[in-house]
Amino acid sequence: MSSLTKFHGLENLKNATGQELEIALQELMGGIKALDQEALAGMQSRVDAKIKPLGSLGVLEDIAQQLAGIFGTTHPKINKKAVLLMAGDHGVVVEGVSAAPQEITKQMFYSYLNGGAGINVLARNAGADVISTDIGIATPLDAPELMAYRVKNGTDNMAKGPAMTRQEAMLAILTGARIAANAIDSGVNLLATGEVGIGNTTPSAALISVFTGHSVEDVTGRGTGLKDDALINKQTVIKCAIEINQCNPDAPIDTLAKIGGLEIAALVGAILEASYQHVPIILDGIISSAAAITAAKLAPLSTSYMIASHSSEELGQHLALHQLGLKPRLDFHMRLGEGTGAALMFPMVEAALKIADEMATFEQAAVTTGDF
Ligand SMILES: O=C(O)c1ccc[n+]([C@@H]2O[C@H](COP(=O)([O-])O)[C@@H](O)[C@H]2O)c1
Ligand SMILES: Cc1cc2nc[nH]c2cc1C
Repeated sequence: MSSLTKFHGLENLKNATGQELEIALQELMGGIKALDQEALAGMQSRVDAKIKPLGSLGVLEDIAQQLAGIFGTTHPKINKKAVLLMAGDHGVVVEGVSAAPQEITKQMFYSYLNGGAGINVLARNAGADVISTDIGIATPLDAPELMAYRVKNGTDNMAKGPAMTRQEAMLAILTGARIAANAIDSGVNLLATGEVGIGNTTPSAALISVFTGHSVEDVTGRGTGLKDDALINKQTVIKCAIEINQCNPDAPIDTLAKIGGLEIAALVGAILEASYQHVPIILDGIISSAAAITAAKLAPLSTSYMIASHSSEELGQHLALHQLGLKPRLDFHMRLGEGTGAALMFPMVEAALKIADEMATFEQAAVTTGDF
């Protein structure tokens, strides 16, 4: 478990030197372990004994096994659920890559705090909290305490140079990890990723293109709703950013710094911390998937802690999930972000454990067993 005073060896993230951040990040990445195979197999035996043909509950059975492997017990329990919603702005919006104006990031952030946004409704529906963090909104918020975790006032324009320095990217990763650790300290043991950030499908597509090797055209979508000409411009901007920054897929922190985003980096950290602390984390749309693919580059074992949710309208998300060995589980044609698709998955994960806990066995129900 993390302690609130010392976090991966650091007393205070904001005052840490670059070298201290590097060491803390190494500790986080290196501390992620493989799943408990014995617990996983034990869960499969439990589920196999239920009154149904073998494997007939499909993905629910996979999720039950995964949770057993993550928690290291054949009887995992979900105590508390939360969506970690990271907010950040993007300098690249000056290139006309989004249909929406930048100020919406801040306006939506207040909506999350007030409880009236899509994610608030869907999280409430699932009995989950929404933990909203300003990791890099461009302009000041009403109260300084709301900006306590802000790393920078939005990224720089990645089409003209690096979006962030390596130090800023590491600070954003570790801040996201800290937020996940705080949630876990408060009893949360099922997390979901969420975000808001006008322009953030652009760095997400850029990261997915570099890390998967798929073309920019294949991974770039319309985001908030770009028309045809603007979509072509967005693709040109992404190609230019990848080229000007000389991105190397084998240098994931540098790549994230150059063509990523603050909220994406914070989600990378949240995924790594969840994995480090043996907590499952549900992924949302293309932005979460870009964070997940970056986390997997940094710590391949973190993929075992991820649960895919919906299939975003942004095709890049499918390609990123495919590279992670994951499949979208819900086909709802959603593209809102915020963690809305991930929140829909909370009840599915809970249902998987209810099967293990509440369904009768062949023996209990006196149902004839056979080769099925
Ligand atoms: O989650 C997704 O797959 C998704 C797809 C399209 C748009 N979004 C949301 O819309 C914003 C980014 O869109 P854009 O066009 O500004 O890059 C950002 O706030 C995201 O939360 C999210
Ligand atoms: C209104 C609006 C809400 C959002 N939520 C996440 N991204 C968003 C983008 C827009 C434009």
